[in-house]
Amino acid sequence: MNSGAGLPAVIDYDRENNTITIIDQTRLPMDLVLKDLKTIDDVYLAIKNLEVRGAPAIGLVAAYGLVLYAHTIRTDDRLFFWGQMRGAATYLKSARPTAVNLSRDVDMVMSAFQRLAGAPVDKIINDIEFCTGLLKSAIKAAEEAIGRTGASLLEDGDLVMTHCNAGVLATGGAKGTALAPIYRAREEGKTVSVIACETRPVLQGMRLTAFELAKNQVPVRLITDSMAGICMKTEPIKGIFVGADRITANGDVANKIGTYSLAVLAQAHGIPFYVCAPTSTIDLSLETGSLIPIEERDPGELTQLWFEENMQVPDVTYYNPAFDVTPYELVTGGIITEHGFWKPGASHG
Ligand SMILES: CSC[C@H]1O[C@H](OP(=O)(O)O)[C@H](O)[C@@H]1O
Repeated sequence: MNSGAGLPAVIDYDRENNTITIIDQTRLPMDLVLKDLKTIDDVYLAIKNLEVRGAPAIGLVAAYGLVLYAHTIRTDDRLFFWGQMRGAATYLKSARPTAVNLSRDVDMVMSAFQRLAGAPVDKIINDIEFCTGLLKSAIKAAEEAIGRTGASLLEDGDLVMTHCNAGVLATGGAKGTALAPIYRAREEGKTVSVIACETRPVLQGMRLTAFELAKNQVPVRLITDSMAGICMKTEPIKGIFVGADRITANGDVANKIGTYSLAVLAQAHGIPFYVCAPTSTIDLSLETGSLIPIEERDPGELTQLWFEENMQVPDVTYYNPAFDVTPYELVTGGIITEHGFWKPGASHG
């Protein structure tokens, strides 16, 4: 099955073989590899290791993971079944803490179980499989709506910037969230070009967004994260579009590291900063962003380069200025020289 964005389905569940198939995103952009997940451990590790990633996508794959696991529990003893399922739900939720979709989608499937407590085990499984399938439909419906709203902000020929990957690869749907406006704009006959920030250290922008957009014939230029400022200063950027992993009651947004820096730069340059996310990413149980659990990942991601070989992708343009210019008004107190602070207009001897 295709995702609708020139890619195979990012996540697919085969009931007959009780297998989840994902695109292994750690292999992109070098290789498009489909990977089968056959056990609850496979699902946990796929989420933990970013083989599947993106807030809606990890929620969806975990929900399918519970269906897959439920089929492996050979029992008619509902109490035993429940105990095993609760353990699986807790296990999957522990894979990554920040994206609220993971815990929310797992809890949604478990609450479907609760409603069916008195039913035979195989009926329970059929019904949670059905409601998990609804999850994918809900993601696609949200993407379409987000795309329409976002595209209404865009005109033909606009240039936008994005960070990390909040496209199809991040949702398991058909348009993604932050990229949905760009895909929708194209459906409306408006060509929007994209500047994609590489997004160190895991490089979702370089490896996934540039790849996904180029595969969909969307003009995309890759930059390093440190180039975002000079691009905002010198390019006619209409807006910055990012996704979200968790949004709290006061509107604070947790998203990929570097998003906050872009927001500060965008404000400094008077560029609109748009966050695109389904309401399932809004967590009203947390008052402010300071309460969001922030995932700490292996420092090896900082020091271990993802690939030795070149990750250049056809149809992506690259911008690689070696320097940028900081205006004096942002420099504190003047230039510290061997003669103390030097300020413009003063002699420097
Ligand atoms: C619509 S996906 C939201 C969000 O998830 C990504 O994080 P990760 O690649 O670590 O799963 C990124 O923050 C996206 O913006």
